[in-house]
Amino acid sequence: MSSQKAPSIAVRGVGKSYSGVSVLHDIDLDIAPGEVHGLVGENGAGKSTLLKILGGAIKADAGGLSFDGEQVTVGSPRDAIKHGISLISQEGALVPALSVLDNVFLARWSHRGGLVSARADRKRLAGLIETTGFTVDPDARVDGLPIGVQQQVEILRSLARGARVIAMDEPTAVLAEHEKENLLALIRTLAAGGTTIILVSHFLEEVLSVADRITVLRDGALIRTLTAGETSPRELVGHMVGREIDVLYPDPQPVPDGAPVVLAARGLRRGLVNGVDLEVRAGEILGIAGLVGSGRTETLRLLFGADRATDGVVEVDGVTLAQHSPRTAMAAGVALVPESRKEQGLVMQRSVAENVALSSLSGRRTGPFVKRPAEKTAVGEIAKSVDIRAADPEAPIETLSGGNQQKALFAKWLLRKPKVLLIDEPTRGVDVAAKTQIHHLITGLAADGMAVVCVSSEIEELLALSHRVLVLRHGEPVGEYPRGTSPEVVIAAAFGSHEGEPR
Ligand SMILES: Nc1ncnc2c1ncn2[C@@H]1O[C@H](COP(=O)(O)OP(=O)(O)OP(=O)(O)O)[C@@H](O)[C@H]1O
Repeated sequence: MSSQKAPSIAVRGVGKSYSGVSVLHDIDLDIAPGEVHGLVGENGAGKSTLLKILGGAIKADAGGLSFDGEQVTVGSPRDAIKHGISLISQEGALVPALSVLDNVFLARWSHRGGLVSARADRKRLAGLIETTGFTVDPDARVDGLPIGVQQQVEILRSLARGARVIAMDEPTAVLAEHEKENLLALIRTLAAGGTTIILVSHFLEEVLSVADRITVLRDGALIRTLTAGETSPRELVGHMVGREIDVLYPDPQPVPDGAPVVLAARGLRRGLVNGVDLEVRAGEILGIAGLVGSGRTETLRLLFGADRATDGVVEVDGVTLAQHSPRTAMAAGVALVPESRKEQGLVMQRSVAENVALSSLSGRRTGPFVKRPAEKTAVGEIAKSVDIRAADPEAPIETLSGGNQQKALFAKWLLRKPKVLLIDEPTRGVDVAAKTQIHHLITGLAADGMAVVCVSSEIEELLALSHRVLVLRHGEPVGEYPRGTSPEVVIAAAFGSHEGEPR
């Protein structure tokens, strides 16, 4: 699909520091034309930094790049485009108020004009949409599109620019199961057509299935490059953390007999959500599964009062939450860890400590956030329990790696010691080792008596973590499954093709 053949890439001695702290050092890496090259490592290992250097989003302090043996300077995204490199970052790089069509051909406006080219662009986009199999409306405004579709727009833009090297930073983290498969198939097609793909992902099975070779980074250093067919998740994890670790999920403790119902919802309705009933007891973890658009996040928002239900009630300890809003929910001991760390959870310009402390303080308080020593200790303990790794704890949270931002979001709500914890996608963007830590944390909180409701697109994770999994389809509960149910049964229920009898 690319107009020119991809170059062979040689990265030599690349390094990067922030305020004197080295986050990437002396990276030597060769990538062959048309190769799918996986990049794995723990949160903060330097994967995004390396991709951003390749994509011209940041400048390396040391070393250089050559393409087909010739040194190239990629000092800006413009340089990268010129050399046929396209970066699809975690942050996204679309203009929200513009249409899909305008975003895809953004950089071309200065070179072309008039109706003829507009028509040609439209035709070209239709062709690309057909080849990729995406379902995107060219005239839709980008800010109204789900994040997975926005990513498709970025891929379309890369292809429209004739990218020969596409670097993708955790592209499947925002996708549902079948969308992931489609994207992996597209990656294979692109590579077969000669495009080089560099893929960062925490899903090791996925990287193993699609990549030719995989490079492991640890603490800013390149540890190994392995052939995908000759390695395993276990070996990769060993290199990632520098030791053999057990990445098995912990089992939740059984819910004690007679444990009281802490959270109940009866007949919840609003928009997509159409009659959700649920009960969660003290010490119990209820998973909510469903496809994108099944009403999972919306149900959590109704439970929290972020949206007010048009019908139905939410009860905590048997008492109906009147005037249900986040304020009344929090007063009753309910906390929500939202899906989007940027839009709903974190103040990006503030430090980890300030962000973690923020939730425990009244909204009216101004000035420095972390004052009381007891609070400082609590913040420190929680940040440690979820293993937030920041080079400088006082630095703004936007300078943390994506996975560490996710952990900070989680920590923020734990300081409130809620009675009911609602969690949306708790391990998105989190590395395998940190994922088990978060699982231990959640099962530990439940063992201490918290009632937990957890939404996750990863069915296996949900089945491992929860006592029961409630499946939603088109906003309605369609079944409830105990631990030990096979993921296929739950997926079939989510799709509406029942294979197993729900309990
Ligand atoms: N602008 C910045 N200022 C200071 N430090 C930064 C900045 N950007 C990144 N870092 C630090 O560089 C290190 C590497 O971050 P990077 O985002 O490359 O990690 P990653 O491997 O992609 O992690 P993740 O899996 O969590 O996305 C981290 O310690 C991060 O805090």
